[in-house]
Amino acid sequence: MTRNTEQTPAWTALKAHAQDMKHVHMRTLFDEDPDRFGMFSRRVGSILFDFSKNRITDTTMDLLLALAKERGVDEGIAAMFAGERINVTENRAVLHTALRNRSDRPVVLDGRDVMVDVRAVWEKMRDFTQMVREGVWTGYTGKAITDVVNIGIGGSDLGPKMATMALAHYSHPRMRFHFVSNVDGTHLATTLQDLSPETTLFLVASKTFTTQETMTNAWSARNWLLDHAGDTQAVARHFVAMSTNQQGVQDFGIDPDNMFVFWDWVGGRYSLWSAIGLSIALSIGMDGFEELLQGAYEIDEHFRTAALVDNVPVIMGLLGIWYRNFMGAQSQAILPYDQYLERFPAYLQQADMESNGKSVTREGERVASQTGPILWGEPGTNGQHAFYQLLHQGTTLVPCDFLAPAHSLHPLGDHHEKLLANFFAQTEALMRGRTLDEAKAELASQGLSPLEIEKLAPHKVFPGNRPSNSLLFERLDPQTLGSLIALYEHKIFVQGWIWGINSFDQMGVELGKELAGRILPELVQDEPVMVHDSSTNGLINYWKKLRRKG
Ligand SMILES: O=P(O)(O)OC[C@H]1O[C@](O)(CO)[C@@H](O)[C@@H]1O
Repeated sequence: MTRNTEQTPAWTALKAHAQDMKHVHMRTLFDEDPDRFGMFSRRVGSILFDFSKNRITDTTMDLLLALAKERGVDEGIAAMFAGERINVTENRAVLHTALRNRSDRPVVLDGRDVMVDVRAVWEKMRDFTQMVREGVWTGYTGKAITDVVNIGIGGSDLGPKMATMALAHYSHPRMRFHFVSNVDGTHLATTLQDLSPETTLFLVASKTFTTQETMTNAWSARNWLLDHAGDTQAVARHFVAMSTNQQGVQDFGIDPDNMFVFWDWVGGRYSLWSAIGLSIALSIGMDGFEELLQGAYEIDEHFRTAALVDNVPVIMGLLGIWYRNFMGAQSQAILPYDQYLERFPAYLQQADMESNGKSVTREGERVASQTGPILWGEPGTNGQHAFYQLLHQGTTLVPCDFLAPAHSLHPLGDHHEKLLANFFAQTEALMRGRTLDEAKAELASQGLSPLEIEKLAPHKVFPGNRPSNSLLFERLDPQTLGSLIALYEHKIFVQGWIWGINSFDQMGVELGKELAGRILPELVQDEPVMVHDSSTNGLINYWKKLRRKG
């Protein structure tokens, strides 16, 4: 593998090809090739992936696939699944795929099959979730649990929260699920205000068990419980932990029996498959959780074995690179046409931006190309009435991923047909656009005068040629959700590997944490703070004045 992506022949060829493609409109590509959809779509499990509405030709795909080969994507995939320490800065293996390995294949790390430990945790999760769901596990007054509060942040919150919301249709009828992440006391206080300590179960989710926000919320939740229960014995009935830090959990006072372990080879943002997914398993049951794992496993198998040309996460990753590095796109929109996937864009924000928001290569050199895009999005059709104006007529190129189920979980009149009509229409409108002549013809058909037509027509022009992928699946069930998440995880892997960065550390979140740690003691002193720059000093001292005023 050559050292830098930009030095590969494929990269150079793609740069030249991008110049040619700037003058090509997707309309023409569709008009010229009636089988474009057949050529540029793939099926994986129950998911249809249509990437025909991209600014690509056979040549584009050939060059992108050549780039993947030159950058050793095949070898990278094999290295990850084999447990090589590809998280080079932390010297760790990256084995979230082992957490959903539904085969008998061992996954050996340091001479030990990690599947032995993984299966033991599955068993423990099954026993525990069964007891809670059946009301056998009770609170300190003997009542069944009605409310589960997951306390965690980042990967210990976003994944479980997104999945629990996405699969709420399959949730246990007695239990409600809450997620507290923000250290802003409002989050915990407003969550607890409607809950009864007698029937509330707290899940403290933290890989490190040192994260300030999570530990602060967990201690406050513990105090809330003890204010009502009076006796520390109650903690064992109401607190469980999911962590890699046994000592930290013990120091907090959580019964070791109530601890669900995972391992340092599970990255925080890849941890919903581990014990961190306990809230999901409590909500949909362990069978449902295993279906989620199964869906991800099927994508893992596809990713591991499919030829690059048919490999959906590889294609997704390459298309992202095409726009980011050769077409100047800075962001990527995720647009689920499924209300249950409301938090999917927020979840992917961490997955993608914490993984690939890097500017140094694995070898420690400054990258020469752009890396991870800004991810954002909202469910359709809400987004259509908010930011799609910019997608259609703005000056910025935003590649979009559209996701939708064929069947609604709540069939209601013709709602679903209307939802999907919008889904299909948006991808078509983005691709085709509307020419000046078409705009004029339409205005003329509305009876406008030639003068009015001249004035209005430019505003009615849609440039089109705006790329989108469509992911159409049967229905949103645990297995499909597992597959969708895994597709994106592997897309992120492919991009990080090609850019030559380490997608599995997150050192960019450290500096702010360190400075907050230094500032916290300064906030309790009365005297003005002078040790920072004038802005930071000014803000802190102004806040102190406001605090004194009360
Ligand atoms: O699970 P922990 O250790 O509390 O960490 C929470 C989150 O903090 C981060 O380390 C940084 O935001 C994430 O990667 C992680 O998901």
